[in-house]
Amino acid sequence: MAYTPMSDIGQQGLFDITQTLLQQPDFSALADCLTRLVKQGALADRVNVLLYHPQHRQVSFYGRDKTLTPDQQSLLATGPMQRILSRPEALICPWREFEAAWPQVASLPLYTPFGRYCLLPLVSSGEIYGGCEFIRDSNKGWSEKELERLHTLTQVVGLCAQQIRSTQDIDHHCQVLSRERDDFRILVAVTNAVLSKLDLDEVMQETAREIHHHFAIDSISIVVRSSRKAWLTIYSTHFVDEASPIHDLSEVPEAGTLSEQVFASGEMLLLNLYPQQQAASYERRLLELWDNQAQTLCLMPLKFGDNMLGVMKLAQCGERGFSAANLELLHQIAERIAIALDNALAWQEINRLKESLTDKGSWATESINAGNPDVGEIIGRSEVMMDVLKQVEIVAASDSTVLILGETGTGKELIARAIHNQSQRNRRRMVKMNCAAMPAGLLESDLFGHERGAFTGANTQRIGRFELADKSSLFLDEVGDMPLELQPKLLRVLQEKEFERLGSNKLQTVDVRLIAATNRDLKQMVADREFRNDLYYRLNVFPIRLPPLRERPEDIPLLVKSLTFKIAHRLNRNIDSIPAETLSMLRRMEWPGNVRELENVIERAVLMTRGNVLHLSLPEMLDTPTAKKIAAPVTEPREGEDEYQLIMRVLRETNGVVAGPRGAAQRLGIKRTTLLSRMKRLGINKVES
Ligand SMILES: Nc1ncnc2c1ncn2[C@@H]1O[C@H](COP(=O)(O)OP(=O)(O)OP(=O)(O)O)[C@@H](O)[C@H]1O
Repeated sequence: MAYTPMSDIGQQGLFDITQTLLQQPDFSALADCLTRLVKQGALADRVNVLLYHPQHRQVSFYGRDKTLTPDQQSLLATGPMQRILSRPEALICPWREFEAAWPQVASLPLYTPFGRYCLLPLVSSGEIYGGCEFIRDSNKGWSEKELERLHTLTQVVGLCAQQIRSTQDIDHHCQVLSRERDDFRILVAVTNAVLSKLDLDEVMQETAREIHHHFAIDSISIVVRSSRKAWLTIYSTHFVDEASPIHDLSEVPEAGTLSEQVFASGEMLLLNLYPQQQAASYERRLLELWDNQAQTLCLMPLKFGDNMLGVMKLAQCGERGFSAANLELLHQIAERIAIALDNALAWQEINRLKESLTDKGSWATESINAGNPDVGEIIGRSEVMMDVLKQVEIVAASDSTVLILGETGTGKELIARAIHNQSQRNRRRMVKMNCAAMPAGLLESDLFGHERGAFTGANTQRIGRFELADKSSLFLDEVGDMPLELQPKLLRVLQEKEFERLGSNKLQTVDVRLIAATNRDLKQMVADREFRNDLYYRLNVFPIRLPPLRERPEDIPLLVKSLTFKIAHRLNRNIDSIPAETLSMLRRMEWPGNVRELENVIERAVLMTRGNVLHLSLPEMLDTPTAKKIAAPVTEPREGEDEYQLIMRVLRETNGVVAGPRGAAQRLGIKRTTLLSRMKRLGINKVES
């Protein structure tokens, strides 16, 4: 563009110059343009624009050397600028005077020796905010007219500077606002992810997506302590390919990792990772993923209250994501993730407690044994029972798998509980599972858990009983009813202590002590290929056989007394004595349903009793369902009759009735649920009478 020479400046010329200067987008461009104008008009050889910042007492310099260090900017504020601030008149001097007055300023590389110097103030609303330096290489001074033009030019520059400053202010505010809006957006997105999900894996994937989107960080991981001691679980998302990020779930030993340092210090860690550096396995993976490019890593503690719950690990090639402003925002994100983590962990714990409460409910019985509190309500002083209790004591101290064998109602569950209570694991609740009470299809997910979407209807993730029983004991009742196809998985968890949830290929490691029980002849089942022989041997490490009541009649009076007391108390009755002949009558009976059956008879008697003495008359009892059982003992298989034929015969005899006092389950001496599951297994669903 052709400028009007400054020497012939008239009204039109001033208008053109003003318009040209006003078009300059920033101070550097303004200084360049001004330099060209004054050079053309031979008014000066160099021009600098100075802007004063009172809050920092610094001067920004726009001229030949555009970048100054903060120290140089402060120094510049002590030079001619200071003088003009106190006395807003033109400052004109030769180099000699300039150097003598401000030797340090004169030594700045901006000021090579010159002939003449003129500084004019930039004023707005009566306030000086900078100045224009005009420098002549020659010693020639400025005429009156020339000085007038320099003043006019400085006023125009003042206008332009105002305009640039307000545009820059607006830009700056817009930037601040749009950054605040973006920051707010990501905080809302992360908060939403955190609030809407309880599953840790899902929370992590969603937050990783938001963090990557906002900060362009390449790898985002959350590290938490694993249930395995001294191991870490890492949920990672690597955005190597934008369209399909890699989600990793890994377990690594904690020792020697960077996360270990953050767990210990609770402080953020920011560092560079180079390919030649010795790195822990997670960091090695990062280097591999990005072709051995150096990485910047940022590890932030995830704290909730005083609890260190985990570490957020961010990695990227280069340092662009980790500016001070970004770190501040990432810190706020970490706080939200810590809440999610706390929620997810609490949710897992609640689930565990809920399950164990269910178990507790079914265990709630009155302890009436004044003896060993660990054997609780187990009554029996017969030699055979004392022998059983001795075995319980021996095996409880170990972690061995125990197999409790015995007819229905002999107290297998009580023995299992006594083993658990006397073991090192008794600080946690024993978890219970009846293999016969659950359809085969659901048994697997109940035992091993499942992921969301593992099968139709699996709307949420579920933790299985093996996980719930971690560091505790799992009581598997009716283990003989475990479907053959599930037996290898049970065997594996017993041997390797690991399994996968349904729908997941992530290995779960558990420390569970198994106590199994059955009233079936497992050995025979192995021979009949109904039970895997490897599983049988694995379960049969320490078998305990519970004798039926008919083999220990001496326990009956004690049991009758205790049960009467317990039941009377529960039913709010006051019974304080039992006739001797009642005790001896009960002692003489067979009790095919064992203690459970005796318990039922006593309950009936307590209900019939009016007064303080237990009233139990045989004729009345014979009218009761229990008496029917006594009268008609458990149906035994006929010679050559297999299980299928036996159940079919009994079902026919009971006209297809399964439950209740006249039902087939009662006749067979097994629980209704057990019979139903056996019928299902054998394909019996309809019986013609
Ligand atoms: N020795 C005992 N002392 C006191 N109560 C007992 C004893 N043995 C069993 N019982 C009671 O008898 C009932 C049945 O016991 P339990 O459920 O433990 O038997 P089980 O052998 O596991 O039966 P099933 O094989 O049918 O599951 C329970 O109410 C239990 O409290």
